[in-house]
Amino acid sequence: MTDIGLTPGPAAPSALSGQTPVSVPASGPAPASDTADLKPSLRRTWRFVMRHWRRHWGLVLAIVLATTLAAVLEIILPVFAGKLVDALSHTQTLGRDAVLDLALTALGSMVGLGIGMMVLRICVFTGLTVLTPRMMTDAALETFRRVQRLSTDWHANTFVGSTVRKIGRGSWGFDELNDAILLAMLPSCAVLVGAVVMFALHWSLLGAVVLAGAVIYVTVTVTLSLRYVAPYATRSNRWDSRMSAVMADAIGCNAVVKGFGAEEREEHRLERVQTGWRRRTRATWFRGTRSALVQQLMLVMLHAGIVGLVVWFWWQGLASAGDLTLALTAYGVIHAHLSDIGHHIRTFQRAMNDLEDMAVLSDWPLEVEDRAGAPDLPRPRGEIRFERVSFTYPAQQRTVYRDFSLTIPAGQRVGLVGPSGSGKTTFIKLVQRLYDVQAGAVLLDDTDVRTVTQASLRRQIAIVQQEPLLFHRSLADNIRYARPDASMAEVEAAAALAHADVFIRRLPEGYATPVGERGVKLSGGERQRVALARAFLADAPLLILDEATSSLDSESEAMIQDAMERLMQGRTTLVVAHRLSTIRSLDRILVFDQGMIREDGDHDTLMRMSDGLYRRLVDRQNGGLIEG
Ligand SMILES: Nc1ncnc2c1ncn2[C@@H]1O[C@H](COP(=O)(O)OP(=O)(O)OP(=O)(O)O)[C@@H](O)[C@H]1O
Repeated sequence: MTDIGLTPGPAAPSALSGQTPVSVPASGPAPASDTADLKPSLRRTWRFVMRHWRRHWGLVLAIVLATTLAAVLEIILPVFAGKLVDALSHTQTLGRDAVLDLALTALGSMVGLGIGMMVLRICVFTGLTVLTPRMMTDAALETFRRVQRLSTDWHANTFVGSTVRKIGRGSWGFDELNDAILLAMLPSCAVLVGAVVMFALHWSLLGAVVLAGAVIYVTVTVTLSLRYVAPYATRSNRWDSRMSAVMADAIGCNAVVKGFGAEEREEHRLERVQTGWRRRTRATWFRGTRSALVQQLMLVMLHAGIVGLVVWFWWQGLASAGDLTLALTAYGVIHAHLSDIGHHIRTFQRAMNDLEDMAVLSDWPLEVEDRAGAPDLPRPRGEIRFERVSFTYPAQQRTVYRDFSLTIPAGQRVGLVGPSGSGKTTFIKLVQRLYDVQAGAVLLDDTDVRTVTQASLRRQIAIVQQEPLLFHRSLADNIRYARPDASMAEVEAAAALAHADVFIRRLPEGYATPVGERGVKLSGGERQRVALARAFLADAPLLILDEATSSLDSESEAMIQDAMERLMQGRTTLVVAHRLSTIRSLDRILVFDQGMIREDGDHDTLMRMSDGLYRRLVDRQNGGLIEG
């Protein structure tokens, strides 16, 4: 497989909520599948499909019954065609009136059966038009629900575009699968079984030939589809997801691409993936064509066998002209179904390939899960306690915290400082329970964060991220995200407290202004103020401020500083500080170093420690930025 370096690098540890910073992924190591430890398999996909069918079992059963009944009628039809021919060939022995009676009865029965089949098929189609869209949306919603709750690491390591593509392709997979199984394979199987029984009742030898022919044909077709074509289709799908990922990545980072004039580079990158996709898709299609040829060959042999046998029976005086008609008409029906079975098995196999990534996503372990029956966390006073915590990131060797204990009293405003990689962001992630600790406990007031629901825990924590992410929605909706039931007056009041109303009112559409994807239409300072307004509206007892590293103009900075001071009042606050000047006035400063608290005190106390780390950091501070 060509190495085109599509895998994003290791999880980016900087953002508090675990959001991957927007960046152009570097070319590098071979693409590791984001589903590396949870492989797609036929069994997993089938279990996933059955789970969704079971949810609508009544409707599925009705469709199965109607389809089977229609197939039974279809195979009875040739019996009356044979009776009609037999009646017409006995004109001289039975007399014209009796023949007419028999012929009309046979014809009437054929018309009746035809109408019955039509009505049943309409019922099947109506059932499917209700069932399939419901299954498609249910499955997409279920997978979306799962993906939203997957770990921060999973999100950091996965391309958004490819995940969206997998969900979309999977839900259309249900459309193909329902058509292939309920509308096609099931009636074909019913017709085949019916035909074997019918032939066996007339001539047991012919029944045996049809049975053997059908079994060989279906076995070879299924084997070819699932073993010869499907593995290639899986590879082709993987490259299809990569194409979406590459496009989404480049379009999402368009500002960076433009900034470096790298449009052509991104186009070449897409072309390289397209070449990989083309190669695999061509191989899949070639294999599909070859297996279709084998199927056609088997059908020709079966046809020759059946017709030859019936002609031989007729030659021996064992079959009438009507029997011959019955056999030939029935073969026509079987032939249509058998040649369609090949096509339907290929559709089935394609649908299963389309569904397999979705099945993997919906089975992916959550890592951090709510305990069964976990209650909501009531509003805490705001004490944070780490009790002998040990923590290592999943699949990492290096331990971040070992036997780490710390208490932050309710209402205290605390600055977290320390060199890059010293454990500040991890501390905050553990408070939010984005990861579970391996030993010890993280407590809010006296409640272990693992014993309450994650959603209720995180509702008690307001966060202003380093690079606030905004939804591609209006400013009002973005602020209201903290409390969806807030009135417009409350939204405006929060914006005023955050000094955001100043710029919002100047916009032609005011609070209704859409902010662009991830808030690109706003400046960094404006995005910060919208995020602060969101935090004011959330009114949570715990506050986390991840200070922006990018420098803002002094007016913006003063406004943000003022808003932050106000926001901190009466809340336990953790400030991840990148600029030491902003944390001088906090109640307490914790200096992290290699997963330990090296120094603990207010600014003046720490500055008095002549060889202290904090003091060294302050001394090294050039232009206001801490160097890591
Ligand atoms: N998602 C992750 N997976 C694996 N290791 C991680 C992850 N996030 C952080 N780490 C590692 O854990 C250690 C502590 O990282 P952390 O992000 O807490 O540091 P930090 O003090 O916040 O650094 P910075 O100031 O650069 O943001 C580092 O060695 C880092 O490489």
